[in-house]
Order: sequence, then structure tokens, then C-alpha cells
Amino acid sequence: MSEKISVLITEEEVERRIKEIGAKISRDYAGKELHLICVLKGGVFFTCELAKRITVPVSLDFMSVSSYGDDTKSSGVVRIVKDLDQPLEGKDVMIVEDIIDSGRTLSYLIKVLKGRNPDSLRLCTLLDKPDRRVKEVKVDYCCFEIPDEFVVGYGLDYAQKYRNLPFIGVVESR
Ligand SMILES: O=P(O)(O)OC[C@H]1O[C@H](OP(=O)(O)OP(=O)(O)O)[C@H](O)[C@@H]1O
Ligand code: HPA
Ligand SMILES: [Mg+2]
Repeated sequence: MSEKISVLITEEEVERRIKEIGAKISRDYAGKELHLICVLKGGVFFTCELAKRITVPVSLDFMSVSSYGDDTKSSGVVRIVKDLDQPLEGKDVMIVEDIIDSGRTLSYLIKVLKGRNPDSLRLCTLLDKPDRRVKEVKVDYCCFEIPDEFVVGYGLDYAQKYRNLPFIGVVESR
């Protein structure tokens, strides 16, 4: 069956909010450097846009953790598919994610990365779906809280499709 996608958050709203969050992060980290961890694949579009809006010196690393596969439900088992290239010791680190849903991915990732002794570790997410939380996660920066709908676009996929949509949409029929 083909999917119908309706717009939940427009491209303009997403861009405006990323600018705001980028400005807030720049103020909060004034005088410091920030090491961004992009969580692949979903976090890639948000990380690029956010990084451009941060005015303190930024370095980037990438990690791939997967729990959904091609399904719309988490398998509950989080797997590291690609690890970071660089150590975190002595760095101010920010994890950048597209969405916190059940919280399983991020609670796992935070535990793993804390064990690598960064100076600080915070979390920035484009979307937060608090109604679906199974594992508690402290979200430091969030662009939008959304209702319990399966969303796509801006990095988020449905069976690997729609990551490239420039807005956040809801999959209506699947
Ligand atoms: O809070 P949770 O219920 O754990 O869900 C959130 C995670 O699930 C998705 O990733 P996915 O595992 O689908 O991999 P992807 O980023 O490569 O699409 C999304 O990008 C988050 O990383
Ligand atoms: O709503 C969602 N959409 C796409 N991927 C996801 N991974 C967790 N929740 C979602
Ligand atoms: Mg996904």
C-alpha cells in the first residue's frame, strides 16, 4: 500500500525553531567548544542544520544505533552499528537525535557514552514523543513535542523512505 503523508510541522517552522535552539546552545556554551554526536541515520539532517546555527567551535562525530529496522515498532534491542571515531574524555559532548520515542535508544546511548568520561554530556532532539516513553531520558534541548503519531521527514524514515522530506509529516495509511 502507498502512504499518504500529511504535514505536521512545516519546513519554515522547523527552520525557525532550529535557529532558536542553535542560538540558545551558543549562549549556553559561550567560551567553550562543543563536540556533537550525530546519531545516524535519523539525526543527520538535524545535526547539519543545527551545527550551522551554533556559533561556538564545533567538532562532529557519528554513531549508528538501530532498534527499529524497517518496522514502525522498536524491537527493544539496541545495537551499535557504527561506533564513534574519537574519544570523549575531556570534551563537552552533545548527542543530537531526530526523535525520542520509547527512550530505549537514548537511555542506552547515554549510559554507554557517560562511561567514556566526557566533561559534560547533554542531549538535543528535534522531536520528543513523551506519550510513548518506556525508559526515562533527560532531554536538555528539544525543538518540538509531538503527539503519538508515526512521523517522517527531516531524517525520519518509514521503511527507509521519506528521510529527505524537508518538513515533518505523519504517515496516515500504512
Ligand atoms: O526512543 P526510541 O523508541 O528508541 O526511538 C528513537 C530512535 O529510533 C529511530 O532510529 P532507528 O533505530 O529507526 O534507526 P535510524 O535512525 O537509522 O532510522 C530514531 O532515529 C531514534 O534514534
Ligand atoms: O515516529 C517515528 N518515525 C520514524 N522513526 C521513528 N523511530 C521512532 N519513532 C519514530
Ligand atoms: Mg528510523
